[in-house]
Amino acid sequence: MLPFPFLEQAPTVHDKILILDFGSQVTQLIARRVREAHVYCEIHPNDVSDDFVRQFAPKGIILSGSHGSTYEAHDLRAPQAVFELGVPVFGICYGMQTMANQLGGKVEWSDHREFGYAEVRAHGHTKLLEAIEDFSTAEGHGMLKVWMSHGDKVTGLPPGFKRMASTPSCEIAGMADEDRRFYAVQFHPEVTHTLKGRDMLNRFVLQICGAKPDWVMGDYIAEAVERIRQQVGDEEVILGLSGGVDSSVAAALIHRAIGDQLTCVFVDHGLLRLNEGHMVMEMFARNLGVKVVHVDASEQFMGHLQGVTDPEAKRKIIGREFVEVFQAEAKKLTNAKWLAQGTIYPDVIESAGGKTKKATTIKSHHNVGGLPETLGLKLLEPLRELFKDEVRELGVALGLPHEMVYRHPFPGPGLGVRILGEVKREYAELLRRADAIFIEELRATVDGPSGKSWYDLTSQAFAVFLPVKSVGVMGDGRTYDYVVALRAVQTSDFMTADWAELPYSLLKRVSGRIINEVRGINRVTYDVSSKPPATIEWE
Ligand SMILES: Nc1ncnc2c1ncn2[C@@H]1O[C@H](COP(=O)(O)OP(=O)(O)OP(=O)(O)O)[C@@H](O)[C@H]1O
Ligand SMILES: O=c1[nH]c(=O)c2[nH+]cn([C@@H]3O[C@H](COP(=O)(O)O)[C@@H](O)[C@H]3O)c2[nH]1
Ligand SMILES: NC(=O)CC[C@H](N)C(=O)O
Ligand SMILES: [Mg+2]
Repeated sequence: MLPFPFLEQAPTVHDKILILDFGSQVTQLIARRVREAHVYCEIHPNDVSDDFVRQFAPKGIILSGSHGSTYEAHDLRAPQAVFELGVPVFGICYGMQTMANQLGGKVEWSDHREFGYAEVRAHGHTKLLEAIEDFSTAEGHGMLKVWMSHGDKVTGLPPGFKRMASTPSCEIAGMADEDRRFYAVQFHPEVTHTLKGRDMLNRFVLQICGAKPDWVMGDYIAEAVERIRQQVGDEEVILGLSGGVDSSVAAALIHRAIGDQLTCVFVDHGLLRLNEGHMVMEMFARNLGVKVVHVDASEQFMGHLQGVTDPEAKRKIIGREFVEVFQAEAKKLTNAKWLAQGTIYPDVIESAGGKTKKATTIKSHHNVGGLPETLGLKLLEPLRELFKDEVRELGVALGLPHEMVYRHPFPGPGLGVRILGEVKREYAELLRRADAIFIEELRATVDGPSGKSWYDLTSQAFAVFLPVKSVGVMGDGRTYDYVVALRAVQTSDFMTADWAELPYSLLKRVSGRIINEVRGINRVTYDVSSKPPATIEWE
Protein backbone atom coordinates (compact mmCIF):
# COMPACT_ATOMS: atom_id res chain seq x y z
CA MET A 1 0.00 0.00 0.00
CA LEU A 2 1.25 3.50 -0.81
CA PRO A 3 1.74 5.77 2.17
CA PHE A 4 -0.88 8.48 2.37
CA PRO A 5 0.71 11.84 1.66
CA PHE A 6 1.94 13.18 4.94
CA LEU A 7 0.10 16.33 5.85
CA GLU A 8 3.27 18.38 6.03
CA GLN A 9 1.34 21.47 6.90
CA ALA A 10 -0.54 19.72 9.68
CA PRO A 11 -0.73 21.66 12.88
CA THR A 12 1.93 20.76 15.39
CA VAL A 13 0.49 22.62 18.35
CA HIS A 14 -2.43 20.22 18.76
CA ASP A 15 -2.44 16.93 20.60
CA LYS A 16 -2.70 14.26 17.93
CA ILE A 17 -4.11 10.76 17.69
CA LEU A 18 -2.57 8.44 15.12
CA ILE A 19 -4.96 6.02 13.39
CA LEU A 20 -3.25 3.15 11.63
CA ASP A 21 -5.33 1.77 8.77
CA PHE A 22 -5.21 -1.94 8.05
CA GLY A 23 -7.72 -1.58 5.22
CA SER A 24 -11.07 -1.60 6.96
CA GLN A 25 -14.08 -0.17 5.11
CA VAL A 26 -14.87 2.03 8.09
CA THR A 27 -11.51 3.51 9.11
CA GLN A 28 -12.72 6.99 8.14
CA LEU A 29 -15.46 6.67 10.73
CA ILE A 30 -12.88 6.26 13.49
CA ALA A 31 -11.32 9.55 12.42
CA ARG A 32 -14.73 11.24 12.26
CA ARG A 33 -15.55 10.15 15.83
CA VAL A 34 -12.20 11.37 17.16
CA ARG A 35 -12.61 14.73 15.40
CA GLU A 36 -16.13 15.01 16.81
CA ALA A 37 -14.51 14.81 20.23
CA HIS A 38 -12.52 17.89 19.05
CA VAL A 39 -9.24 16.02 18.98
CA TYR A 40 -6.99 16.23 15.92
CA CYS A 41 -6.13 12.90 14.26
CA GLU A 42 -4.68 11.55 11.04
CA ILE A 43 -5.09 8.23 9.24
CA HIS A 44 -1.92 6.53 7.95
CA PRO A 45 -1.29 3.07 6.53
CA ASN A 46 -0.35 0.31 8.96
CA ASP A 47 3.09 -0.15 7.41
CA VAL A 48 4.57 3.27 8.21
CA SER A 49 8.02 3.10 9.77
CA ASP A 50 8.89 3.11 13.45
CA ASP A 51 10.53 6.50 12.91
CA PHE A 52 7.34 7.86 11.42
CA VAL A 53 5.38 6.78 14.48
CA ARG A 54 7.91 8.37 16.85
CA GLN A 55 8.09 11.62 14.87
CA PHE A 56 4.33 11.87 14.71
CA ALA A 57 4.42 12.03 18.52
CA PRO A 58 0.84 10.89 19.08
CA LYS A 59 -0.99 11.14 22.41
CA GLY A 60 -2.51 7.78 21.55
CA ILE A 61 -2.80 5.26 18.73
CA ILE A 62 -5.84 3.45 17.30
CA LEU A 63 -5.48 0.29 15.19
CA SER A 64 -8.30 -0.23 12.66
CA GLY A 65 -10.06 -3.36 11.43
CA SER A 66 -9.05 -5.27 8.30
CA HIS A 67 -10.17 -7.85 5.76
CA GLY A 68 -7.01 -9.86 6.57
CA SER A 69 -6.14 -12.46 9.19
CA THR A 70 -3.10 -12.34 11.47
CA TYR A 71 -2.11 -15.92 10.65
CA GLU A 72 -1.84 -15.31 6.91
CA ALA A 73 -1.18 -11.63 6.16
CA HIS A 74 2.34 -10.95 7.33
CA ASP A 75 2.40 -7.37 6.10
CA LEU A 76 -0.61 -6.45 8.22
CA ARG A 77 1.35 -5.75 11.40
CA ALA A 78 1.65 -2.58 13.44
CA PRO A 79 5.12 -1.00 13.63
CA GLN A 80 6.85 -2.18 16.81
CA ALA A 81 7.17 1.44 17.97
CA VAL A 82 3.41 1.49 18.53
CA PHE A 83 3.83 -0.75 21.57
CA GLU A 84 7.07 0.82 22.79
CA LEU A 85 6.18 4.49 22.72
CA GLY A 86 4.51 4.44 26.13
CA VAL A 87 1.24 5.95 24.84
CA PRO A 88 -2.23 4.34 25.04
CA VAL A 89 -3.20 2.01 22.19
CA PHE A 90 -6.73 0.99 21.20
CA GLY A 91 -7.16 -2.02 18.92
CA ILE A 92 -10.42 -2.41 17.04
CA CYS A 93 -11.42 -5.80 15.55
CA TYR A 94 -8.40 -6.79 13.43
CA GLY A 95 -6.53 -4.15 15.47
CA MET A 96 -7.27 -6.22 18.56
CA GLN A 97 -6.19 -9.41 16.83
CA THR A 98 -2.86 -8.00 15.69
CA MET A 99 -2.27 -6.53 19.13
CA ALA A 100 -2.82 -9.97 20.63
CA ASN A 101 -0.65 -11.63 18.01
CA GLN A 102 2.23 -9.16 18.26
CA LEU A 103 2.27 -9.12 22.05
CA GLY A 104 2.36 -12.88 22.57
CA GLY A 105 -1.30 -13.89 22.66
CA LYS A 106 -3.12 -16.25 20.33
CA VAL A 107 -5.51 -15.67 17.40
CA GLU A 108 -7.44 -18.43 15.70
CA TRP A 109 -9.89 -19.00 12.92
CA SER A 110 -13.35 -19.59 14.32
CA ASP A 111 -16.21 -21.64 12.95
CA HIS A 112 -18.58 -19.32 14.74
CA ARG A 113 -18.51 -16.05 12.86
CA GLU A 114 -20.32 -12.95 14.12
CA PHE A 115 -21.73 -10.39 11.67
CA GLY A 116 -24.04 -7.60 12.73
CA TYR A 117 -25.82 -7.02 16.02
CA ALA A 118 -24.43 -8.64 19.16
CA GLU A 119 -24.74 -8.26 22.91
CA VAL A 120 -21.45 -8.10 24.75
CA ARG A 121 -20.92 -8.57 28.46
CA ALA A 122 -18.39 -6.30 30.18
CA HIS A 123 -15.93 -7.90 32.63
CA GLY A 124 -13.85 -6.44 35.42
CA HIS A 125 -13.64 -2.72 35.87
CA THR A 126 -11.62 -1.11 33.14
CA LYS A 127 -11.15 2.59 32.53
CA LEU A 128 -12.57 2.07 29.06
CA LEU A 129 -15.88 0.38 29.88
CA GLU A 130 -16.46 1.31 33.53
CA ALA A 131 -20.07 2.47 33.95
CA ILE A 132 -20.77 2.31 30.22
CA GLU A 133 -23.62 -0.10 29.54
CA ASP A 134 -26.87 -0.34 27.58
CA PHE A 135 -28.67 -2.62 30.02
CA SER A 136 -27.88 -5.08 32.78
CA THR A 137 -28.86 -8.71 33.13
CA ALA A 138 -30.89 -10.21 35.96
CA GLU A 139 -27.57 -11.24 37.51
CA GLY A 140 -26.39 -7.63 37.34
CA HIS A 141 -23.90 -7.95 34.49
CA GLY A 142 -23.38 -4.79 32.43
CA MET A 143 -24.26 -5.41 28.77
CA LEU A 144 -23.43 -3.51 25.57
CA LYS A 145 -25.30 -3.51 22.25
CA VAL A 146 -22.65 -3.59 19.57
CA TRP A 147 -21.92 -4.27 15.91
CA MET A 148 -19.58 -7.15 15.04
CA SER A 149 -17.93 -8.23 11.80
CA HIS A 150 -15.36 -10.96 12.31
CA GLY A 151 -14.48 -14.58 11.62
CA ASP A 152 -11.23 -14.79 13.63
CA LYS A 153 -10.91 -14.37 17.36
CA VAL A 154 -8.40 -13.95 20.15
CA THR A 155 -8.18 -17.25 22.01
CA GLY A 156 -5.19 -16.55 24.23
CA LEU A 157 -4.51 -13.32 26.13
CA PRO A 158 -1.02 -11.82 25.77
CA PRO A 159 0.97 -11.57 29.03
CA GLY A 160 -0.21 -8.68 31.20
CA PHE A 161 -3.72 -8.56 29.71
CA LYS A 162 -7.03 -9.34 31.34
CA ARG A 163 -10.37 -10.06 29.72
CA MET A 164 -12.60 -6.98 29.35
CA ALA A 165 -15.62 -8.32 27.40
CA SER A 166 -17.20 -11.50 26.02
CA THR A 167 -20.07 -12.92 23.98
CA PRO A 168 -21.34 -16.53 24.09
CA SER A 169 -19.40 -17.36 20.91
CA CYS A 170 -16.39 -15.14 21.58
CA GLU A 171 -14.84 -15.66 25.01
CA ILE A 172 -12.47 -12.73 24.59
CA ALA A 173 -14.42 -9.91 22.92
CA GLY A 174 -12.32 -7.29 24.66
CA MET A 175 -9.02 -7.20 26.56
CA ALA A 176 -6.93 -4.67 28.43
CA ASP A 177 -3.52 -4.19 29.97
CA GLU A 178 -4.24 -1.18 32.10
CA ASP A 179 -0.65 -0.73 33.28
CA ARG A 180 0.49 -0.12 29.74
CA ARG A 181 -2.86 1.52 28.80
CA PHE A 182 -3.50 -0.98 26.00
CA TYR A 183 -7.18 -1.65 25.21
CA ALA A 184 -8.83 -3.71 22.51
CA VAL A 185 -12.33 -4.73 21.45
CA GLN A 186 -13.54 -7.25 18.89
CA PHE A 187 -16.56 -5.12 17.96
CA HIS A 188 -16.65 -1.77 16.11
CA PRO A 189 -17.12 1.26 18.41
CA GLU A 190 -16.81 3.63 15.41
CA VAL A 191 -20.15 2.63 13.82
CA THR A 192 -23.37 4.12 15.14
CA HIS A 193 -24.93 0.65 15.55
CA THR A 194 -22.62 0.24 18.56
CA LEU A 195 -24.76 2.42 20.77
CA LYS A 196 -22.11 3.46 23.30
CA GLY A 197 -19.27 3.42 20.75
CA ARG A 198 -18.92 7.19 20.70
CA ASP A 199 -18.62 7.26 24.50
CA MET A 200 -15.87 4.64 24.37
CA LEU A 201 -13.86 6.52 21.75
CA ASN A 202 -14.36 9.80 23.61
CA ARG A 203 -13.19 8.20 26.79
CA PHE A 204 -10.17 6.70 25.09
CA VAL A 205 -8.93 9.93 23.50
CA LEU A 206 -9.91 12.40 26.22
CA GLN A 207 -9.45 10.50 29.49
CA ILE A 208 -7.12 7.61 28.76
CA CYS A 209 -4.86 9.46 26.29
CA GLY A 210 -5.50 12.82 27.96
CA ALA A 211 -5.64 14.58 24.58
CA LYS A 212 -6.74 18.22 24.68
CA PRO A 213 -10.07 18.82 22.89
CA ASP A 214 -8.69 21.87 21.09
CA TRP A 215 -9.66 21.03 17.51
CA VAL A 216 -12.32 23.72 17.19
CA MET A 217 -12.98 25.38 13.85
CA GLY A 218 -13.46 28.88 15.26
CA ASP A 219 -9.97 28.76 16.79
CA TYR A 220 -8.50 26.99 13.80
CA ILE A 221 -8.99 30.03 11.53
CA ALA A 222 -6.06 31.97 13.02
CA GLU A 223 -3.77 28.99 12.62
CA ALA A 224 -4.80 28.32 9.01
CA VAL A 225 -4.51 32.00 8.11
CA GLU A 226 -0.97 32.14 9.49
CA ARG A 227 0.02 29.06 7.56
CA ILE A 228 -1.39 30.35 4.25
CA ARG A 229 0.49 33.64 4.71
CA GLN A 230 3.74 31.81 5.27
CA GLN A 231 3.24 29.55 2.28
CA VAL A 232 2.19 32.21 -0.19
CA GLY A 233 4.34 35.16 0.87
CA ASP A 234 3.71 38.03 -1.56
CA GLU A 235 2.74 35.86 -4.53
CA GLU A 236 -0.71 35.70 -6.10
CA VAL A 237 -3.30 32.93 -5.89
CA ILE A 238 -6.03 31.96 -8.35
CA LEU A 239 -9.08 29.86 -7.40
CA GLY A 240 -12.01 28.40 -9.35
CA LEU A 241 -15.09 29.48 -7.43
CA SER A 242 -18.23 27.44 -8.11
CA GLY A 243 -20.53 28.71 -5.38
CA GLY A 244 -20.41 25.17 -3.91
CA VAL A 245 -19.37 24.53 -0.32
CA ASP A 246 -15.72 23.55 -0.68
CA SER A 247 -14.53 26.22 -3.09
CA SER A 248 -16.52 28.90 -1.25
CA VAL A 249 -15.05 28.08 2.14
CA ALA A 250 -11.55 27.85 0.64
CA ALA A 251 -12.06 31.27 -0.97
CA ALA A 252 -13.27 32.87 2.26
CA LEU A 253 -10.36 31.40 4.24
CA ILE A 254 -7.66 32.36 1.75
CA HIS A 255 -9.14 35.82 1.41
CA ARG A 256 -8.99 36.23 5.18
CA ALA A 257 -5.29 35.37 4.97
CA ILE A 258 -4.06 37.30 1.94
CA GLY A 259 -6.87 39.63 0.83
CA ASP A 260 -6.36 40.97 -2.67
CA GLN A 261 -3.55 38.56 -3.49
CA LEU A 262 -6.42 36.13 -4.16
CA THR A 263 -8.32 36.23 -7.45
CA CYS A 264 -11.32 33.95 -7.88
CA VAL A 265 -12.60 32.91 -11.27
CA PHE A 266 -16.30 32.18 -11.44
CA VAL A 267 -17.28 30.60 -14.75
CA ASP A 268 -20.84 31.05 -15.97
CA HIS A 269 -21.30 28.33 -18.54
CA GLY A 270 -24.95 29.16 -19.04
CA LEU A 271 -25.86 26.05 -17.04
CA LEU A 272 -26.06 27.54 -13.57
CA ARG A 273 -29.09 27.63 -11.30
CA LEU A 274 -31.41 30.64 -11.17
CA ASN A 275 -29.63 33.71 -9.74
CA GLU A 276 -26.50 31.70 -8.99
CA GLY A 277 -24.21 34.18 -10.72
CA HIS A 278 -25.87 37.08 -8.99
CA MET A 279 -25.69 35.35 -5.62
CA VAL A 280 -22.02 34.46 -5.91
CA MET A 281 -21.06 37.98 -6.95
CA GLU A 282 -23.24 39.53 -4.25
CA MET A 283 -21.77 37.40 -1.51
CA PHE A 284 -18.13 37.28 -2.47
CA ALA A 285 -17.49 40.44 -4.41
CA ARG A 286 -19.81 42.82 -2.57
CA ASN A 287 -20.19 41.44 0.97
CA LEU A 288 -16.79 39.88 1.51
CA GLY A 289 -14.80 42.14 -0.79
CA VAL A 290 -13.17 39.22 -2.59
CA LYS A 291 -11.74 39.87 -6.07
CA VAL A 292 -13.93 37.75 -8.35
CA VAL A 293 -13.65 37.62 -12.13
CA HIS A 294 -17.07 36.69 -13.45
CA VAL A 295 -16.52 35.07 -16.84
CA ASP A 296 -19.59 34.81 -19.02
CA ALA A 297 -18.58 31.87 -21.18
CA SER A 298 -22.10 30.75 -22.01
CA GLU A 299 -21.73 31.48 -25.76
CA GLN A 300 -18.61 29.35 -25.89
CA PHE A 301 -20.11 26.43 -23.91
CA MET A 302 -23.48 26.50 -25.67
CA GLY A 303 -21.80 26.76 -29.05
CA HIS A 304 -19.72 23.66 -28.50
CA LEU A 305 -22.65 21.73 -27.03
CA GLN A 306 -24.90 22.41 -30.01
CA GLY A 307 -26.17 19.21 -31.61
CA VAL A 308 -24.44 16.97 -29.03
CA THR A 309 -26.76 14.47 -27.35
CA ASP A 310 -24.49 11.79 -25.86
CA PRO A 311 -24.05 12.28 -22.08
CA GLU A 312 -20.36 11.37 -22.02
CA ALA A 313 -19.60 13.55 -25.03
CA LYS A 314 -21.38 16.46 -23.30
CA ARG A 315 -19.37 15.93 -20.11
CA LYS A 316 -16.10 15.84 -22.05
CA ILE A 317 -16.89 19.08 -23.87
CA ILE A 318 -17.84 20.87 -20.66
CA GLY A 319 -14.66 19.69 -18.94
CA ARG A 320 -12.53 20.83 -21.85
CA GLU A 321 -14.15 24.26 -22.03
CA PHE A 322 -13.64 24.77 -18.29
CA VAL A 323 -9.93 24.25 -18.72
CA GLU A 324 -9.81 26.66 -21.67
CA VAL A 325 -11.55 29.44 -19.81
CA PHE A 326 -9.48 28.90 -16.73
CA GLN A 327 -6.18 28.89 -18.57
CA ALA A 328 -7.10 32.08 -20.41
CA GLU A 329 -7.93 33.80 -17.11
CA ALA A 330 -4.78 32.57 -15.39
CA LYS A 331 -2.66 34.03 -18.21
CA LYS A 332 -4.14 37.47 -17.59
CA LEU A 333 -2.70 37.59 -14.08
CA THR A 334 0.91 38.65 -13.92
CA ASN A 335 2.17 37.27 -10.65
CA ALA A 336 -0.08 34.22 -10.09
CA LYS A 337 2.06 31.40 -8.71
CA TRP A 338 -0.60 29.35 -6.90
CA LEU A 339 -3.74 27.48 -7.84
CA ALA A 340 -6.05 27.04 -4.84
CA GLN A 341 -8.43 24.11 -4.62
CA GLY A 342 -11.09 23.00 -2.19
CA THR A 343 -9.64 19.51 -1.75
CA ILE A 344 -10.88 17.96 1.51
CA TYR A 345 -9.57 15.09 3.64
CA PRO A 346 -11.75 12.32 2.17
CA ASP A 347 -10.36 13.29 -1.29
CA VAL A 348 -6.82 12.94 0.08
CA ILE A 349 -7.52 9.54 1.62
CA GLU A 350 -9.37 8.22 -1.41
CA SER A 351 -6.85 9.33 -4.00
CA ALA A 352 -3.90 7.96 -2.03
CA GLY A 353 -5.47 4.89 -0.53
CA GLY A 354 -3.70 2.69 -3.07
CA LYS A 355 -7.03 1.44 -4.38
CA THR A 356 -6.61 0.72 -8.05
CA LYS A 357 -9.49 2.17 -9.97
CA LYS A 358 -10.40 -0.69 -12.25
CA ALA A 359 -14.11 -0.05 -12.06
CA THR A 360 -16.11 0.74 -15.20
CA THR A 361 -16.61 4.43 -15.81
CA ILE A 362 -20.26 5.20 -15.17
CA LYS A 363 -19.78 8.95 -15.56
CA SER A 364 -16.74 11.14 -16.08
CA HIS A 365 -17.02 13.70 -13.32
CA HIS A 366 -15.88 17.12 -14.39
CA ASN A 367 -14.65 20.20 -12.69
CA VAL A 368 -11.58 22.33 -13.05
CA GLY A 369 -9.77 20.16 -10.52
CA GLY A 370 -7.93 18.36 -13.30
CA LEU A 371 -6.05 21.34 -14.67
CA PRO A 372 -3.04 20.59 -16.86
CA GLU A 373 0.40 20.85 -15.33
CA THR A 374 1.38 23.23 -18.12
CA LEU A 375 -0.27 25.97 -16.08
CA GLY A 376 2.88 25.83 -14.00
CA LEU A 377 1.18 26.74 -10.73
CA LYS A 378 1.82 25.40 -7.24
CA LEU A 379 -1.16 23.88 -5.41
CA LEU A 380 -2.66 25.55 -2.37
CA GLU A 381 -5.15 23.28 -0.58
CA PRO A 382 -6.01 24.74 2.81
CA LEU A 383 -8.91 22.33 3.50
CA ARG A 384 -6.84 19.18 2.96
CA GLU A 385 -7.06 18.01 6.54
CA LEU A 386 -10.78 18.68 7.10
CA PHE A 387 -13.87 16.53 6.82
CA LYS A 388 -16.97 18.00 5.13
CA ASP A 389 -18.68 18.73 8.47
CA GLU A 390 -15.59 20.62 9.59
CA VAL A 391 -15.46 22.57 6.32
CA ARG A 392 -19.05 23.63 6.96
CA GLU A 393 -18.28 24.66 10.56
CA LEU A 394 -15.30 26.62 9.31
CA GLY A 395 -17.47 28.34 6.69
CA VAL A 396 -19.93 29.48 9.34
CA ALA A 397 -17.07 30.65 11.58
CA LEU A 398 -15.72 32.66 8.62
CA GLY A 399 -19.05 34.43 8.35
CA LEU A 400 -20.54 32.68 5.33
CA PRO A 401 -24.33 32.43 5.65
CA HIS A 402 -25.78 29.13 6.90
CA GLU A 403 -27.83 28.53 3.77
CA MET A 404 -24.75 28.76 1.57
CA VAL A 405 -22.64 26.46 3.73
CA TYR A 406 -25.36 23.83 4.09
CA ARG A 407 -26.26 23.78 0.38
CA HIS A 408 -26.79 20.62 -1.55
CA PRO A 409 -23.87 19.77 -3.84
CA PHE A 410 -24.13 20.97 -7.43
CA PRO A 411 -22.22 19.14 -10.18
CA GLY A 412 -19.56 21.01 -12.15
CA PRO A 413 -21.35 20.47 -15.51
CA GLY A 414 -24.44 22.01 -13.91
CA LEU A 415 -27.74 21.88 -15.74
CA GLY A 416 -25.85 20.33 -18.68
CA VAL A 417 -26.41 16.89 -17.14
CA ARG A 418 -29.98 17.72 -16.08
CA ILE A 419 -31.19 18.57 -19.58
CA LEU A 420 -31.42 15.20 -21.27
CA GLY A 421 -29.97 15.04 -24.75
CA GLU A 422 -29.11 18.24 -26.59
CA VAL A 423 -28.62 21.32 -24.42
CA LYS A 424 -30.43 24.45 -25.57
CA ARG A 425 -30.67 27.87 -23.95
CA GLU A 426 -34.46 27.69 -24.12
CA TYR A 427 -34.47 24.39 -22.18
CA ALA A 428 -32.02 25.74 -19.59
CA GLU A 429 -34.29 28.74 -19.09
CA LEU A 430 -37.36 26.56 -18.36
CA LEU A 431 -35.42 24.19 -16.14
CA ARG A 432 -33.87 26.98 -14.07
CA ARG A 433 -37.30 28.31 -13.18
CA ALA A 434 -38.83 24.92 -12.41
CA ASP A 435 -35.84 24.00 -10.24
CA ALA A 436 -36.01 27.26 -8.31
CA ILE A 437 -39.68 26.65 -7.45
CA PHE A 438 -38.90 23.14 -6.21
CA ILE A 439 -36.03 24.33 -4.00
CA GLU A 440 -38.03 27.27 -2.69
CA GLU A 441 -40.87 24.96 -1.60
CA LEU A 442 -38.48 22.44 -0.04
CA ARG A 443 -36.95 25.20 2.04
CA ALA A 444 -40.35 26.55 3.04
CA THR A 445 -41.92 23.26 4.08
CA VAL A 446 -41.14 22.14 7.60
CA ASP A 447 -41.56 18.54 8.67
CA GLY A 448 -43.55 18.44 11.91
CA PRO A 449 -41.79 15.69 13.89
CA SER A 450 -38.21 16.82 13.20
CA GLY A 451 -38.85 20.55 12.93
CA LYS A 452 -36.48 20.65 9.94
CA SER A 453 -37.19 21.89 6.44
CA TRP A 454 -37.43 19.32 3.67
CA TYR A 455 -34.39 20.96 2.10
CA ASP A 456 -32.37 20.04 5.19
CA LEU A 457 -33.94 16.57 5.34
CA THR A 458 -32.77 15.75 1.80
CA SER A 459 -29.19 15.42 0.60
CA GLN A 460 -29.77 16.61 -2.93
CA ALA A 461 -32.87 17.78 -4.78
CA PHE A 462 -33.38 19.21 -8.25
CA ALA A 463 -35.50 19.23 -11.38
CA VAL A 464 -34.60 17.44 -14.63
CA PHE A 465 -35.70 18.59 -18.07
CA LEU A 466 -37.12 15.93 -20.39
CA PRO A 467 -37.16 17.00 -24.05
CA VAL A 468 -40.44 15.27 -24.79
CA LYS A 469 -43.83 16.87 -25.22
CA SER A 470 -47.14 15.69 -23.86
CA VAL A 471 -50.70 16.89 -24.21
CA GLY A 472 -52.47 18.87 -21.54
CA VAL A 473 -55.44 21.13 -21.07
CA MET A 474 -55.20 24.62 -19.58
CA GLY A 475 -57.92 27.25 -19.53
CA ASP A 476 -60.09 25.10 -21.78
CA GLY A 477 -57.35 25.06 -24.40
CA ARG A 478 -55.05 22.30 -25.52
CA THR A 479 -51.37 22.47 -24.55
CA TYR A 480 -48.52 20.47 -26.01
CA ASP A 481 -45.53 21.14 -23.78
CA TYR A 482 -42.44 19.75 -22.05
CA VAL A 483 -42.10 17.52 -18.96
CA VAL A 484 -39.91 17.96 -15.89
CA ALA A 485 -39.04 15.26 -13.39
CA LEU A 486 -38.37 16.13 -9.76
CA ARG A 487 -35.62 14.22 -7.96
CA ALA A 488 -34.91 14.29 -4.21
CA VAL A 489 -32.60 11.83 -2.49
CA GLN A 490 -31.30 10.98 0.95
CA THR A 491 -27.79 9.65 1.31
CA SER A 492 -24.77 9.98 3.53
CA ASP A 493 -22.04 9.31 0.98
CA PHE A 494 -23.68 9.77 -2.46
CA MET A 495 -22.48 6.28 -3.42
CA THR A 496 -25.88 4.80 -2.65
CA ALA A 497 -29.07 6.80 -2.20
CA ASP A 498 -32.78 6.42 -1.49
CA TRP A 499 -35.43 8.60 -3.08
CA ALA A 500 -36.99 10.84 -0.45
CA GLU A 501 -40.53 10.19 0.70
CA LEU A 502 -41.63 13.80 0.33
CA PRO A 503 -45.14 14.63 1.59
CA TYR A 504 -47.78 14.49 -1.15
CA SER A 505 -48.97 17.95 -0.16
CA LEU A 506 -45.51 19.33 -0.93
CA LEU A 507 -45.31 17.57 -4.29
CA LYS A 508 -48.76 18.85 -5.11
CA ARG A 509 -47.80 22.45 -4.37
CA VAL A 510 -44.61 22.19 -6.40
CA SER A 511 -46.25 20.66 -9.45
CA GLY A 512 -49.11 23.18 -9.29
CA ARG A 513 -46.70 26.09 -9.17
CA ILE A 514 -44.40 24.81 -11.92
CA ILE A 515 -47.24 24.18 -14.34
CA ASN A 516 -48.86 27.53 -13.60
CA GLU A 517 -45.75 29.65 -13.45
CA VAL A 518 -43.47 28.14 -16.07
CA ARG A 519 -45.03 28.51 -19.46
CA GLY A 520 -43.76 25.65 -21.63
CA ILE A 521 -44.09 22.93 -19.00
CA ASN A 522 -47.43 21.17 -18.56
CA ARG A 523 -46.46 18.00 -16.73
CA VAL A 524 -44.42 17.15 -13.61
CA THR A 525 -43.35 13.69 -12.45
CA TYR A 526 -41.50 12.46 -9.36
CA ASP A 527 -38.51 10.13 -9.69
CA VAL A 528 -38.89 7.08 -7.40
CA SER A 529 -35.66 5.26 -8.30
CA SER A 530 -32.94 4.54 -5.80
CA LYS A 531 -29.19 4.38 -6.47
CA PRO A 532 -28.25 1.77 -7.51
CA PRO A 533 -29.61 0.83 -10.00
CA ALA A 534 -30.31 4.45 -11.02
CA THR A 535 -27.74 7.21 -10.41
CA ILE A 536 -28.53 10.49 -8.70
CA GLU A 537 -28.16 12.68 -11.80
CA TRP A 538 -29.99 11.52 -14.92
CA GLU A 539 -26.92 11.77 -17.15
N1 LIG B 1 -18.76 27.30 -12.44
C1 LIG B 1 -17.53 27.14 -11.94
N2 LIG B 1 -16.63 28.16 -11.98
C2 LIG B 1 -15.38 28.00 -11.49
N3 LIG B 1 -14.93 26.87 -10.92
C3 LIG B 1 -15.78 25.82 -10.84
C4 LIG B 1 -17.11 25.89 -11.34
N4 LIG B 1 -17.72 24.70 -11.13
C5 LIG B 1 -16.80 23.91 -10.52
N5 LIG B 1 -15.64 24.58 -10.33
C6 LIG B 1 -14.41 24.09 -9.68
O1 LIG B 1 -14.47 22.66 -9.58
C7 LIG B 1 -14.21 22.27 -8.24
C8 LIG B 1 -14.91 20.96 -7.90
O2 LIG B 1 -16.31 21.09 -7.88
P1 LIG B 1 -17.16 20.37 -6.76
O3 LIG B 1 -18.59 20.50 -7.14
O4 LIG B 1 -16.59 19.02 -6.52
O5 LIG B 1 -16.84 21.20 -5.42
P2 LIG B 1 -17.54 22.51 -4.86
O6 LIG B 1 -18.42 23.09 -5.94
O7 LIG B 1 -16.52 23.41 -4.30
O8 LIG B 1 -18.40 22.00 -3.66
P3 LIG B 1 -19.76 21.11 -3.65
O9 LIG B 1 -19.27 19.70 -3.61
O10 LIG B 1 -20.45 21.54 -2.41
O11 LIG B 1 -20.54 21.44 -4.90
C9 LIG B 1 -14.69 23.45 -7.40
O12 LIG B 1 -14.06 23.47 -6.14
C10 LIG B 1 -14.28 24.62 -8.26
O13 LIG B 1 -12.92 24.96 -8.03
O1 LIG C 1 -18.52 17.97 -9.35
C1 LIG C 1 -19.17 17.13 -9.97
N1 LIG C 1 -18.88 16.93 -11.26
C2 LIG C 1 -19.57 16.05 -12.04
O2 LIG C 1 -19.28 15.91 -13.23
C3 LIG C 1 -20.61 15.31 -11.39
N2 LIG C 1 -21.48 14.37 -11.83
C4 LIG C 1 -22.26 14.00 -10.76
N3 LIG C 1 -21.89 14.70 -9.68
C5 LIG C 1 -22.43 14.60 -8.33
O3 LIG C 1 -21.94 13.40 -7.76
C6 LIG C 1 -22.94 12.78 -6.93
C7 LIG C 1 -23.24 11.37 -7.42
O4 LIG C 1 -23.88 11.48 -8.67
P1 LIG C 1 -24.33 10.27 -9.60
O5 LIG C 1 -25.07 9.30 -8.72
O6 LIG C 1 -25.21 10.90 -10.64
O7 LIG C 1 -23.06 9.69 -10.16
C8 LIG C 1 -24.16 13.72 -6.99
O8 LIG C 1 -24.06 14.60 -5.88
C9 LIG C 1 -23.94 14.46 -8.30
O9 LIG C 1 -24.58 15.74 -8.32
C10 LIG C 1 -20.87 15.52 -10.05
N4 LIG C 1 -20.15 16.41 -9.33
N1 LIG D 1 -13.51 -6.47 10.64
C1 LIG D 1 -12.34 -7.01 10.96
O1 LIG D 1 -11.40 -6.31 11.35
C2 LIG D 1 -12.19 -8.49 10.74
C3 LIG D 1 -10.87 -9.03 11.16
C4 LIG D 1 -10.58 -10.43 10.62
N2 LIG D 1 -10.46 -10.36 9.18
C5 LIG D 1 -11.73 -11.37 11.03
O2 LIG D 1 -12.45 -11.84 10.18
O3 LIG D 1 -11.87 -11.62 12.19
MG1 LIG E 1 -20.00 21.95 -6.90
